[in-house]
Amino acid sequence: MLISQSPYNTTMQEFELLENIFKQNGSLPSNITIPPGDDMGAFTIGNQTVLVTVDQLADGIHFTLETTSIKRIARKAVTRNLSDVAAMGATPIAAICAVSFPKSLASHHAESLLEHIRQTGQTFSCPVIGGDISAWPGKLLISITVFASMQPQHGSPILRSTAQPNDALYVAGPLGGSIIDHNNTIHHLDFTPQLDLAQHLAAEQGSRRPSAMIDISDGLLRDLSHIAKLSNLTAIIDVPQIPISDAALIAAKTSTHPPYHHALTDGEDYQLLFSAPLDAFPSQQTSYHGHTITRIGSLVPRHQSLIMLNLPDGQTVTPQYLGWEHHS
Ligand SMILES: Nc1ncnc2c1ncn2[C@@H]1O[C@H](COP(=O)(O)OP(=O)(O)OP(=O)(O)O)[C@@H](O)[C@H]1O
Ligand SMILES: Cc1ncc(C[n+]2csc(CCOP(=O)(O)O)c2C)c(N)n1
Ligand SMILES: [Mg+2]
Repeated sequence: MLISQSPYNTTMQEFELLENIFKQNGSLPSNITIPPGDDMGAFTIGNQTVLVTVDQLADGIHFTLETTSIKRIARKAVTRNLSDVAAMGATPIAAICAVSFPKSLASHHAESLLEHIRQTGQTFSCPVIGGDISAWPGKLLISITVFASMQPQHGSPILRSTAQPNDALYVAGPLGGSIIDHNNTIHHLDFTPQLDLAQHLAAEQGSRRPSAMIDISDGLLRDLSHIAKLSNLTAIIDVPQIPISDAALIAAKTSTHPPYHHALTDGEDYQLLFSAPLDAFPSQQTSYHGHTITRIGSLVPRHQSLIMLNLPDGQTVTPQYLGWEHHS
């Protein structure tokens, strides 16, 4: 349930490790314009800004090699990086791809993986320009780095730290059940990164330009907590307004959780979550360049909790379990 403890509270957690890294942000050189903590880092060369992100894809964590086609694995390795590019309102430039193949993997599978990575990059105008290949005793591990930039008409990168008090919160697609196979689609493998939507939003000149944005990889609540914390605000979510995917309804049938729990915490939705003034999208749902933007809550000046949930039964609670967290 939402108010139960995370199962991962006995070992060093991902976010404790990252906090130590973020403490050093203040000592970075002045050409680093986005330090660790956002969906992409950035630096300047002359008057150009270059954004960079890297993501790993590991057998057993992000996919199961035994049950997943090589094509799907290759696609996800690229698209999950492109979701981080979308989160900044940026445009991809090129990718670098490093793969550690299990020694036991047949060479035609290795060849096919590299070819599908190349093709996916091409599909999203993000050509693979280099990489590294090794064979090792471990499981399949893919690491892709993507470079991006802001189109001049899209302004500066959209950060996690710049949401404003009294902004509304919006999400751009249904959430939950990303691991469920529904109508031959498994969302965490087959999603389309929301690059086009992000670029429309970044191009807005008025209140519709997001004040902050993130892509939902670790769960709505976990990723929202980054915006709230970095913007020094408290987020209030109206749970009955959360758009729940069909896959989340299916997931809830075999779990002990209600569908909204899946929508709030499952992760790998790769939908954009952003803040903007209330009048940016004044209806509960707004059709926008082929996407449905749903208003799910608001941000208020910071009080004790980072996130408050208005539950369907009228209770207001502070969630304890926010979503996915790697632990060592
Ligand atoms: N080893 C590291 N050194 C420096 N910064 C790191 C390291 N590992 C992660 N980070 C940074 O910490 C932040 C982690 O935030 P978060 O996990 O939300 O990132 P993300 O890449 O958007 O998410 P995901 O990994 O789920 O795709 C990012 O800014 C990331 O670049
Ligand atoms: C085999 C298998 N087990 C579990 C999951 C679910 N899952 C894996 S990583 C992650 C969060 C994002 O990862 P990261 O923080 O590394 O970006 C989630 C929700 C999956 N897709 N496949
Ligand atoms: Mg991200």
